[in-house]
Amino acid sequence: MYSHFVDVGRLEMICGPMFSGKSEELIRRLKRTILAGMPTIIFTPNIDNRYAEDHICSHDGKKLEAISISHIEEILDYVKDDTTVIGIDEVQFLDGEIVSVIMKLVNSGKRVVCAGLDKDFKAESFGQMPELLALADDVTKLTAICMCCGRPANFTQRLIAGKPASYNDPLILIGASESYEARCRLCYQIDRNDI
Ligand SMILES: Nc1ncnc2c1ncn2[C@@H]1O[C@H](COP(=O)(O)OP(=O)(O)O)[C@@H](O)[C@H]1O
Ligand SMILES: Cc1cn([C@H]2C[C@H](O)[C@@H](COP(=O)(O)O)O2)c(=O)[nH]c1=O
Ligand SMILES: [Zn+2]
Repeated sequence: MYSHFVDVGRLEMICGPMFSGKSEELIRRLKRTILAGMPTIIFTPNIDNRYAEDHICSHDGKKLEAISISHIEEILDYVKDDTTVIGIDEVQFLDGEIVSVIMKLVNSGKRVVCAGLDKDFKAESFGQMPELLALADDVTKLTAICMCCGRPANFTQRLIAGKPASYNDPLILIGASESYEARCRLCYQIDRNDI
């Protein structure tokens, strides 16, 4: 007989550029687990405090209560034996033991749902996202709409005073439409003059 009813852990990754609907999709999945009465706990790195520290928020205002954390290990203090679903937004910002902490939760039977940027403004992979994407049971890769031509957008364009950011700019710059646009491969630009 198959053991279908044993709790098997699972890692779901939601990735894509800025404005592609990662937070909306994370909020949609977690609202459903909450409605189903599954003990659900949601985290957000406290580096991204654009909107509210105690919520995850989408660009068009959808939000859900969350715990703001500085280090990935803090998650283990909050997750209890009866917690079944763990959501993490902006997972690209968490470093250190992120992969081992997430896999520890998954291997103990939890459903972990993470949303994060797969690429940074330089169009390079972001933090430990490649490893999380490789280990995931399910990956949803979303596109936004290119703000220049309307094609599906896979890239995040950083704009400084309206001009493409330089390759040597710092990796982290918290912001939204004042500093970033979704762009397609054709319209994405990076200033490589000072490499
Ligand atoms: N270029 C764009 N393409 C698609 N949606 C956009 C764009 N710019 C703004 N939006 C808005 O952003 C919302 C998605 O926001 P959000 O879930 O926070 O995305 P992400 O977490 O991927 O940055 C969309 O529903 C739409 O209202
Ligand atoms: C591409 C890129 C983005 N960021 C920052 C900008 C925002 O604060 C977040 C992404 O938020 P979203 O929910 O995906 O819209 O990350 C950054 O610091 N560095 C980058 O290269
Ligand atoms: Zn384009």
